[in-house]
Amino acid sequence: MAVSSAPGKVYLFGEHAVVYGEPAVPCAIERRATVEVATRSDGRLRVDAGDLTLDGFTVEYGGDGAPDVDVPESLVEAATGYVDGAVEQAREAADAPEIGFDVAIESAIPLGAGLGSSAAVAVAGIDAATRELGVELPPEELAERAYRVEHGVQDGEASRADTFCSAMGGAVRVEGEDCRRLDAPSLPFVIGYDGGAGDTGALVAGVRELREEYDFAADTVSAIGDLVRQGERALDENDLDELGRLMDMNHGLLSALGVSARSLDAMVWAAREAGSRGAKLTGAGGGGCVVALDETEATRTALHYTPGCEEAFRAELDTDGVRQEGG
Ligand SMILES: Nc1ncnc2c1ncn2[C@@H]1O[C@H](COP(=O)(O)OP(=O)(O)OP(=O)(O)O)[C@@H](O)[C@H]1O
Ligand SMILES: C[C@@](O)(CCO)CC(=O)[O-]
Ligand SMILES: [Mg+2]
Repeated sequence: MAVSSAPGKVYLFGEHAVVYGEPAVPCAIERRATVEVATRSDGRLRVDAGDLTLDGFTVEYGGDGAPDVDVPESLVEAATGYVDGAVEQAREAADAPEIGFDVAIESAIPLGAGLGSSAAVAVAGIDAATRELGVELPPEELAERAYRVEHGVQDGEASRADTFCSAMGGAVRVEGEDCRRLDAPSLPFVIGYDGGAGDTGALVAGVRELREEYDFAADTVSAIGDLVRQGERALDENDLDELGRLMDMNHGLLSALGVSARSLDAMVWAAREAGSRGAKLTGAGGGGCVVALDETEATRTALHYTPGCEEAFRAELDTDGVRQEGG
């Protein structure tokens, strides 16, 4: 048996635009997905994922075909795509195409909420499954393989940002294939969560359509890239006021691209009115989480009383990426 964990993330800047080659700066946070893997000789895959929206289910499939669960197959496929992809990558990396696995996932990262649960599950899953097969992959290769998983599930449109950040930990900068760690200070992140989720694939597809239809939507994507470059300078100087201002603008540009939601806007405004340096949605959007910068308790308290905000919490930068758990 092998157990690995990997962190979720917030985007300081640059989600969505990063899919089109602009830079982005995601930061790993101390909320992890933990994946436990054991091989089985019958070639089947058994996934125990209590957090999935199918209200906690166990599904066993492979070899002879259909999953033996009592829900529509399409739902199961959508929910298990990242785990399937991770298992496929591990089989390939270890040159063990026929091997079966028991997989159990426990995660403190809400699903589909912009905190990178999919990347964390893919990275930790590939690490645990390859180690179980006696193969130790460097974090850069885990990131690349997990990226292929996201790319597959998100219909060929994904960046390396979430997976690189989850594998390496800390703050990172991703621009196309150029992925590197940043020497960033720990920032006072406060997260507001509306209890909901967005469909990453559909939201990414929506931005692509806008970009194709309107030149000014393509310009908006480039403007996010300019904003990120400006943000990197603010990060170098540890200028929290400037970082906050740029986060506010980043949220506006994401809103223009149609990926915000009423609940996200409400939480962003609550954070701003409480005196945070700035606030924006994080990740794919459509519902889920906002991230604000505030070293005081004011934003968390204000979010706590904001209708539509289910949970507000502080998130510490996690300097650890993927890691082995247990003995
Ligand atoms: N605890 C878990 N157990 C099993 N699968 C999970 C778990 N957490 C996430 N996943 C997989 O990841 C999917 C959610 O990924 P999605 O990319 O839509 O959202 P996210 O990664 O949480 O947010 P974002 O990509 O915006 O940061 C789930 O549908 C499921 O397939
Ligand atoms: C929306 C997006 O930019 C981030 C999702 O967390 C998609 C991606 O980078 O693959
Ligand atoms: Mg994701």
